[in-house]
Amino acid sequence: RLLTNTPSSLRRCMELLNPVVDERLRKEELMGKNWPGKPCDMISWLIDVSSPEDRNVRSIALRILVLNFASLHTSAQGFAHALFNLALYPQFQEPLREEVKAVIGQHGWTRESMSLLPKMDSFLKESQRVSSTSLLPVVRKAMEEIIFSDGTKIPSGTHIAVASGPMHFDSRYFPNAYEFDPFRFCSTRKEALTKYSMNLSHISFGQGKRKCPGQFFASTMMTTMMAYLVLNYDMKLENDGVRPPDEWFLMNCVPNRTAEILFRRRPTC
Ligand code: HEM
Repeated sequence: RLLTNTPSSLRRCMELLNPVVDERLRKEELMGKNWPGKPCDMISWLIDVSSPEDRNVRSIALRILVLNFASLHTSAQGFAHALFNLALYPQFQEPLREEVKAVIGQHGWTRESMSLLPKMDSFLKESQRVSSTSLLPVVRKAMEEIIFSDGTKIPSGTHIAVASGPMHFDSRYFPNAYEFDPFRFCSTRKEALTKYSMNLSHISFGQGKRKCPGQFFASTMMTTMMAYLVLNYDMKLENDGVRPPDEWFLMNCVPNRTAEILFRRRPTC
């Protein structure tokens, strides 16, 4: 089940996308590039940046599938890890709930609101730090010889990887690195943002030029789902205080797929 059949996935994706892409290309031909009512979404963006030979459903479908690959298991696994961590430390549910209640009460459920939750933001980052979905989030191949300032030589053609574990659990970068400190990234929103985006040692989304372009989408999505859950449920693990063991697939740390989390509906607030 882990290895899907690429050709049939592509065929299925093309079947689904064909009418949409066809219609958009037709409208563009009739009314020009910025036709009235043109949706502002990934499909339009991909069509816009395509060269003439790539303006077809196969090319668009291939790129949508690559994006699905980059975005789905990463977000799903990151969220499941966070949920296990929240159920493991139920004492942090109330402070998160208070924060969400205050912001939603004032601003409602908007995307803007989701960026006004420094505790939630910090909690999710801390969860990513201790439960990275990939041990080697940044992998590169040297296309030419590289010599670092200390003389370390990377021969052309060598594959190198940056390992998240040794950095995420190094107390020089994260004080008391082995402690789950959910609010370590959130003194103030501004400081939290700077600390996080400037902290080169937190590499769950990569770093530098190729850093994950979906990070803000992923963070907003995970924040929204977690905000909804803390507001509406109390959560705990099947066995109090025992985090279900992770499963490893190559360098990927997959949250346990059979463990259960107990949810108790909270009175409507
Ligand atoms: C929690 C969720 C996510 C995590 C942990 C994550 C992590 C990463 C990492 C580590 C990289 C490689 C960075 C590098 O090589 O330096 C990456 C690349 C990428 N991610 Fe994400 N990602 C997440 C969600 C998403 C989402 C939601 C999308 C799209 C909507 C996305 C799209 C991409 C793309 C297109 C790349 C390749 C960028 C490039 O090579 O220039 N990711 N991601």
